Amino acid sequence: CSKCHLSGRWKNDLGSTMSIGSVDSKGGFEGSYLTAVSSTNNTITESPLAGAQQLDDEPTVGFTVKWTFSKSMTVFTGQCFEDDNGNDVLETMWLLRSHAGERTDNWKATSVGRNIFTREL
Ligand SMILES: O=C(CCCC[C@@H]1SC[C@@H]2NC(=O)N[C@@H]21)Nc1ccc([N+](=O)[O-])cc1
Repeated sequence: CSKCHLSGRWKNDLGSTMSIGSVDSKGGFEGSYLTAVSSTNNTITESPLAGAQQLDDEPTVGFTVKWTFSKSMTVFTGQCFEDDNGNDVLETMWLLRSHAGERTDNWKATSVGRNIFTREL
């Protein structure tokens, strides 16, 4: 099978988990994301994700999570690599957009970070 096909369950360095469904003929996929952390006091609930991967070995990938418990949104992008032990590692960076009450608060509404995912189960 191709190196680093994204379908399956993943866990990142924060302890968040995600499940990616089948990848269609154009590289599209859907799934769900359960974040281990949030900057809201709301109860964390599972959130839908949608994205796409290149259909090559060690593909580039992008996906968006629309949070169900907050008005915010995160886009992840990165690449899946096979490490020296033959395990898949998904290197990503993300932009987290929080909801700004007014445009004057727009400047502080986007944060950036890095997450590394490995396969779970
Ligand atoms: O809390 C949230 C929604 C959850 C974000 C989880 C982030 S996504 C990047 C990173 N990787 C993960 O696995 N988990 C974290 N949104 C939110 C709520 C409030 C505010 N705020 O500014 O008040 C900002 C963002």
